[in-house]
Amino acid sequence: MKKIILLGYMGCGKSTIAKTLAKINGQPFVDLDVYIEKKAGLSINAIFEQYGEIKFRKMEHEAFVELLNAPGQMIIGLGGGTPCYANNHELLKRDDVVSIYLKASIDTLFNRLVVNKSKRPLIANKNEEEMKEFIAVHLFERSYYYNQAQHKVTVDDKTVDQTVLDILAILA
Ligand SMILES: Nc1ncnc2c1ncn2[C@@H]1O[C@H](COP(=O)(O)OP(=O)(O)O)[C@@H](O)[C@H]1O
Ligand SMILES: O=C(O)C1=C[C@@H](OP(=O)(O)O)[C@@H](O)[C@H](O)C1
Ligand SMILES: [Mg+2]
Repeated sequence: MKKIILLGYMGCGKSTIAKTLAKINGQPFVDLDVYIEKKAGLSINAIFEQYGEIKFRKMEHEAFVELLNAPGQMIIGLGGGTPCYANNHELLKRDDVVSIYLKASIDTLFNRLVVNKSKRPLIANKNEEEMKEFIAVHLFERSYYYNQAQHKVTVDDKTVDQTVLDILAILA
């Protein structure tokens, strides 16, 4: 069985959807950020603060490769930036994975992130106006990498269960 990889911008629902999908299809689920935090013994915020983003991206790449090379089936929820560094986007095309881009509009992302930014160092210190502008530009810059996924599911105006059903249809 192929490993299932969920990707997309911060707030698109990777962690939430991966957890629910794992409950339904009974497969183990790993959130890449949580895996990195456990390995480092530090929160994502602390890693950014103490080591900086470049070091985080190296740790993220190593962790992603480790999980891909681990035996067995699993659902992996990536971090929002994972496909955009260290040629990680190439790994999304491997034959032994199914990669799915959870595509959300700027409005959806903004509405979810505005109440949920403290654990996300890239946006934690931005006010609402700055955040909207940042998401718009950043999503545009990152879209090239997200579009390397094998599949795409639009998540706007869908419940968690609806998105999970869309993913199950892809996997069927
Ligand atoms: N329909 C939905 N699907 C997924 N997440 C949703 C939905 N509606 C609200 N959310 C919320 O959006 C937030 C961001 O989700 P999260 O899974 O952390 O995203 P990511 O891991 O992609 O950054 C969470 O607080 C989640 O509860
Ligand atoms: O988009 C990014 O560069 C990041 C997204 C975060 O994950 P989520 O997308 O799960 O918030 C986390 O990996 C880190 O804060 C950097
Ligand atoms: Mg997440």
